[in-house]
Amino acid sequence: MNQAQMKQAVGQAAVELIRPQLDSDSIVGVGTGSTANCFIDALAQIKTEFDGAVASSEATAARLKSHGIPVYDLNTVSNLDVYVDGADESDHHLHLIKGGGAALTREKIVAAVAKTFVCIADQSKLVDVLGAFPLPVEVIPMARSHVARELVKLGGDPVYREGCVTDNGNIILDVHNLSIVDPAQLERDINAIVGVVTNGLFAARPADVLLLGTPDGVKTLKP
Ligand SMILES: O=C[C@H](O)[C@H](O)[C@H](O)COP(=O)(O)O
Repeated sequence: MNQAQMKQAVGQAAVELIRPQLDSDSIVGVGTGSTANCFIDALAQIKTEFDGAVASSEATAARLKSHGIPVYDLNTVSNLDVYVDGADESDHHLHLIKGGGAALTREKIVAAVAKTFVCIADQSKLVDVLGAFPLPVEVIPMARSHVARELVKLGGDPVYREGCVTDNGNIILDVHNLSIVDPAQLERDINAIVGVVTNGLFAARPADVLLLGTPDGVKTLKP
């Protein structure tokens, strides 16, 4: 099984996992990225079994709508049972790095609202210590240099992601060379820098379950 097939397998597995709890009133939280796209395509096959979705990005909203799945504003939704999304890295506690596709802030908001967060990823994303993948930080544009200097003080090497504007109109700094031994503390420290919208660490709200694609099939990991 190659990487693309593993992504399809975890997308399908996520649909099978959540399907028993769906009914005609259910709204599904949907993430962003190539793995989340596999989930969307699988979810479309059962679109008559739930009401609609909340999207974590404009790209995801467009893909959901292209399948005929209604997309709701999060502010109109009082109850979100499940959120399904990919990740750039996961450790064995299901602390994540996300934001490789610049969707981290809306992803973190939808994840915060959902009762259950199902992460889907191929096995290349599972690591012992987070940080080999540069940590994305969404920043208000005028604060870019200030935030970069503060990130250096925290031990990282921030790099401006050229040409990237988030769905919220902000920029991304990718922080290299971090060895993240305390993800929850670093998530708090970076979010405390004035000008930071949020960072791509999901430690305060980790995933509840990780469906990991491997050549031997999909494995289920829990913290
Ligand atoms: O901003 C993007 C998201 O956090 C994605 O979930 C993450 O980058 C993983 O994307 P992919 O499934 O394409 O590797």
